[in-house]
Amino acid sequence: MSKKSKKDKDKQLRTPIVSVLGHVDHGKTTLLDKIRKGRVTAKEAGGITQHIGATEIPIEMIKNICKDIWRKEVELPGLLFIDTPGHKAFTNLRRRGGALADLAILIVDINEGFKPQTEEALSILRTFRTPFVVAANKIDKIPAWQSPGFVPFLKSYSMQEDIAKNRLDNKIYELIGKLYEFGFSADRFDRITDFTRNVAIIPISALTGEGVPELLLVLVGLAQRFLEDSLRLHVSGKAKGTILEVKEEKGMGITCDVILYDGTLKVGDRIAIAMRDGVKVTHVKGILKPRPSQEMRLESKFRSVKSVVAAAGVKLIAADLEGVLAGSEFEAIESEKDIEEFRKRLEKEYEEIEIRTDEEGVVLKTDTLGSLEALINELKDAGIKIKNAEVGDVDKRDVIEASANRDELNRVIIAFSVKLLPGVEEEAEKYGVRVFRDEIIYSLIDSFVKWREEEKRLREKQKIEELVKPCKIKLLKEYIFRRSKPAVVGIRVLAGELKRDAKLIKADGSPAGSVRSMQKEGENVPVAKEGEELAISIDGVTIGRQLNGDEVLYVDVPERHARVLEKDLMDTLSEEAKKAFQEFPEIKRKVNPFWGK
Ligand SMILES: Nc1nc2c(ncn2[C@@H]2O[C@H](COP(=O)(O)OP(=O)(O)OP(=O)(O)O)[C@@H](O)[C@H]2O)c(=O)[nH]1
Repeated sequence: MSKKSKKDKDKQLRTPIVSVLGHVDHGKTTLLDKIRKGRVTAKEAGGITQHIGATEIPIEMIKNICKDIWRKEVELPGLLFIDTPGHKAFTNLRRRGGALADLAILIVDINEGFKPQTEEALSILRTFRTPFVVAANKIDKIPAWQSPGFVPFLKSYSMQEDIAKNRLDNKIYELIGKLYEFGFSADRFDRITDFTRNVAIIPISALTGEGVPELLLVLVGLAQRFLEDSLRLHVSGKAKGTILEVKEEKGMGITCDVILYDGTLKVGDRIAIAMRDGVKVTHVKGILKPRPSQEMRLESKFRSVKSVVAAAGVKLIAADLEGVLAGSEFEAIESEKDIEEFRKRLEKEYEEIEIRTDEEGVVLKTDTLGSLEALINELKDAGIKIKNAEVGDVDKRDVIEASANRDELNRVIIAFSVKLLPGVEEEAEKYGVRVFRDEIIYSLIDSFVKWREEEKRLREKQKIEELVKPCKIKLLKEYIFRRSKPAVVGIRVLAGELKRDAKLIKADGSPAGSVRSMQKEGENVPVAKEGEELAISIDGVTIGRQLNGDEVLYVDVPERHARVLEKDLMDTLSEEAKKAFQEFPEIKRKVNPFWGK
């Protein structure tokens, strides 16, 4: 054993931070409640510790929940569950190089399977490289399943009829398949030997508690075995944390709810907080913890402490907290050099994220660095180019930036959990910039992608409509109503469609005027279809001079249009129109030998 790791071994392990992700209604809150309540009363098991924004389940309580299956001792003090479930919390709670959470539970309703937010959660977990387990929830709802109560999954499983077992197995296979599509190799937890290579799926019921013992046991095992080194280093030393929320508290002014993930923080410490445009330095005037619930009758909800050790959720009182954003990082500092290092590190991190942008693309604004990184990843995955990506509310500069795109489909601002500053809407309207705003990543991207597809479709349609397409007509000499100014004559459309204003040419390539109007049965019509007979008026010709009474004429298709037609749109033409189109170059070349070459 090396010297360093021997020294590390003597240090205490800090509490791992666990976050719960999953689709709406798949059971995140119910699971957290179930874990909090435990299997027996809190008193017996040595109760849970309430933190600000988090709940600590001590190892004794976990052992108690897992007592039927607990095998060996662990050093962990417990698990700290982030109380705010969901992606927003996860992406906001971020620290250098990844997510704040050391571990995550991805909860999936086993009966419903993967949903959009499940997929989104998976991409986020992949972005932040967070080890996770899958809790396949609501097994009690599987038809024919008999719930024996708060027991280990394997015990409950062994008591089931074959039909219920088979149903569960099939559902698990479906999950394994889905996870595989996302690049994860997964299996039911009891069939896994190498937890570093395989994602464990633990069937549970957050309602009855079945499987919750194994879920906790696998989490504890993962933390102890695979995170040990990183957890060991963080109990003592420089305090580092993430701001959960900035809140006005009665009698205290502006305070910050924070999660301390590293080191020890003391009252009187100087701290540097990351701001959008630099670093703010202040000092800690007070550290508050919530009072245990039985003490709620006391005047204050909080109790003041002198210091706190990671990992923990606390409320900080400090001077000058205006402008501090949720999701920002902070760090205890001792010297000017520390401040400089903190600043440099933030700048570098920001640059690393921003640098991957394109010359032409949408403008992205988000509320935190974490959500910025997650959205950049999601947009890139969806093949959407990004011109500029920043943390902060949408301002007029963003509108100008978006409007400078050459492609209208990129004149777009994608705004995640941020405000539009005054005047932005008017400015966007003026410059033809669209703003997409949402609080859920997948629906934000979805609405943009749908809009873009629809716009593309409309443009394509318009482009096709604007093209001059091949058409061949024959004058009917028995229906010459007028010889000139304009000539009015009956025709038959031999191929394609004739439109008003179409320029005509003769079979020798010479010009034959243009269609001024078309009439059928006394009514003006804009289009005449193949096979139809009708009367048209033609400007610029005299029948009997430039035109014979039974002449065949073609619509003059411009060279550029002919190219587009030939390349992309031949399948939209009728057989007759195709034939007419094939005759056309020969006719044009009688006048211009290089036509279409
Ligand atoms: N039968 C059964 N119902 C469950 C289970 N877990 C959750 N539910 C129910 O599913 C519904 C949604 O559960 P929640 O815990 O609120 O889900 P959530 O994921 O926190 O939902 P959001 O907070 O809205 O994202 C509630 O009615 C729960 O009672 C379970 O294991 N079995």
